[in-house]
Amino acid sequence: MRVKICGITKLDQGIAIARLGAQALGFICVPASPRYVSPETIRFIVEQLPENVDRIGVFANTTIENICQVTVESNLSGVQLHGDETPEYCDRLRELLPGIEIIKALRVKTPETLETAAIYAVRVDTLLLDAYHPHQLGGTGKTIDWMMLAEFRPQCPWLLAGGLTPDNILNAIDSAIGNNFNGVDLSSGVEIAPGDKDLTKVAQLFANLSQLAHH
Ligand SMILES: O=C(O)c1ccccc1N[C@@H]1O[C@H](COP(=O)(O)O)[C@@H](O)[C@H]1O
Repeated sequence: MRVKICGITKLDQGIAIARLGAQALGFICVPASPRYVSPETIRFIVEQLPENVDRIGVFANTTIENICQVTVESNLSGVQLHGDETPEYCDRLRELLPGIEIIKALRVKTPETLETAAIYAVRVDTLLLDAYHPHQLGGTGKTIDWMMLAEFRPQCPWLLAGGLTPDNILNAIDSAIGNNFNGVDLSSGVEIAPGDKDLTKVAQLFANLSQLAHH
């Protein structure tokens, strides 16, 4: 199971979370977010991470030029599109960033949102499902109604996000397991404050996930 921990802002926390078992770390490149980190800070952190850890920049409704520039400057291995990016936008990014993982986040408001997944699934590497919030794009701590996911079978790997915590992770995964379910993404559920990760909660998360292997 792929585990991505998002909203990393501090080097020591990034290294500790990678050691605890995260395969991917996320860096918020959305200036309005309290978890925003500059390309210089991201680069400083990623240069000191183990090479096998994915380094994902999270963007929302920005220009393709900005994403390309930050990807190079920060040495990212992937980009997460968390806004209203169109399928054509994803195609263009794919052309300009060969070899970089493209993750399209869908903020799930109703079951109809899940129908749009098919359009993106053939254009991006990974889909990510997050909860819809009327005023915030992400990091909201809101959960998706997991019952909606029973029939979700996209053509590409997908990650579950939105309000996941060490306490609800096993129930969430239970609802999500199906075709191409690839892992989970957590941010505010393992934090002391926005951008300040709680290593005790991250350790608890991995302890709880280890129970999956025993079933
Ligand atoms: O975390 C943010 O501040 C953020 C800002 C803008 C877009 C996305 C953001 N975070 C992403 O939101 C999801 C879910 O977060 P949570 O677990 O509910 O707190 C996650 O993928 C973050 O990458």
